[in-house]
Amino acid sequence: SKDDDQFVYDVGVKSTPQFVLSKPMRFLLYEVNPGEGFNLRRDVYMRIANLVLFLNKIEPWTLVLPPWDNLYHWRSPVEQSSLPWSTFFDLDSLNRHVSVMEFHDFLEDLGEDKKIDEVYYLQMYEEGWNSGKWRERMDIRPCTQETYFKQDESGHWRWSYWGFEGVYSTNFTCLSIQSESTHLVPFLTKNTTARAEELIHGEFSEWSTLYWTKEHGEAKGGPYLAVHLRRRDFLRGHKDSTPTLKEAARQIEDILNKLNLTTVFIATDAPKSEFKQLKSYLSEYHLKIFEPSDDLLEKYKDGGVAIIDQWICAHARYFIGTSVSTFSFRIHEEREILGFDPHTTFNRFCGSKTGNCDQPTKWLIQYS
Ligand SMILES: C[C@@H]1O[C@H](OP(=O)(O)OP(=O)(O)OC[C@H]2O[C@@H](n3cnc4c(=O)[nH]c(N)nc43)[C@H](O)[C@@H]2O)[C@@H](O)[C@H](O)[C@@H]1O
Repeated sequence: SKDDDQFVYDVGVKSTPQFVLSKPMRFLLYEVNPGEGFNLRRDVYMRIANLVLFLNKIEPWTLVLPPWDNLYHWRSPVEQSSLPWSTFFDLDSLNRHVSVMEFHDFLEDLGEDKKIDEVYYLQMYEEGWNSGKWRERMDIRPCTQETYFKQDESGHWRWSYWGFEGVYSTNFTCLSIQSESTHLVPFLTKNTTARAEELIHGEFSEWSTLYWTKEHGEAKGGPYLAVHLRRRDFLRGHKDSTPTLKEAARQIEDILNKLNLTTVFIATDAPKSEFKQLKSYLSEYHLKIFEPSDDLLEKYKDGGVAIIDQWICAHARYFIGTSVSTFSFRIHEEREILGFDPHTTFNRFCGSKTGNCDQPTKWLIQYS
């Protein structure tokens, strides 16, 4: 609402019930490639949230959160469409970093006319890096791929919008981009309209500022080894770095013996038959998995069950993840925040091929 020269906003989040600004609020909405999983999306969120943090140094922006809608990896029969972020995350906490709001609240504020002013579809340059060298650039270009946005007879650009009907835009543009997200700040603040709600599609590089008080080595963890064993599409996409079940069992046994432990918690997306096979290779040890009851699954959905798996891994004495899996990366992050010795955290399975098995980069918190 407008009050003389000031704009008063109520974003509907408890910790910041209302704030007063001298400029109108702008809104940034984004989406990620449809096949991407939960943790990859959490990574993208962090990048976009940091972009919004930078935008707020110039003018007030709120980040509109894209609903979670039947993700490719969610296989349970429970209903998991158009889920708000509050299903999995504490919005008050998110709101402490940058101002955020759920998409359905944003639509409610828009009223009857569910018009998003501008949509930018981020794409790679058709010609690649050009000269093989990385340089920051962005240009409006013809779309290079199928975008799923369709223009109707009245010129409105429509897309599924996670199952929310009637949303449209009058401007749709493809933007070739090779850039860090900070470089979108001048574009978004100068080249787009004064009161715009943008949709950005894509991924950006990441940076963040963190402040913590815990020290490394404080956390010891429960008397079990935890592993994240990513299977399914990784068996095709990351063949060389994903071990066979037999090889994974060998590596698990090796660490259990080194640590003098007998219990291992397995977080995995493997089908039951593969877990049974793994169990048969490790019959002398206690293998544990988290199996939700029907009620728990209904309540927390596949996303929440995955978070429980991650949380159990985060509290183990020692952790081994899967190479390049963002699911494993989030466990690294949790353990680092909890204060584990990095040697117990930044480990991954080696593939079946002998040779190169670099361990994950240690992304350590810098204590001040
Ligand atoms: C190859 C790429 O891999 C990327 O996956 P990656 O980084 O591992 O990690 P995520 O982005 O989380 O996607 C993997 C999804 O698979 C399920 N999943 C994987 N491991 C486990 C587990 O241990 N426990 C439970 N409960 N669920 C698991 C879960 O739904 C998770 O969000 C994808 O985001 C990309 O779309 C693409 O598929």
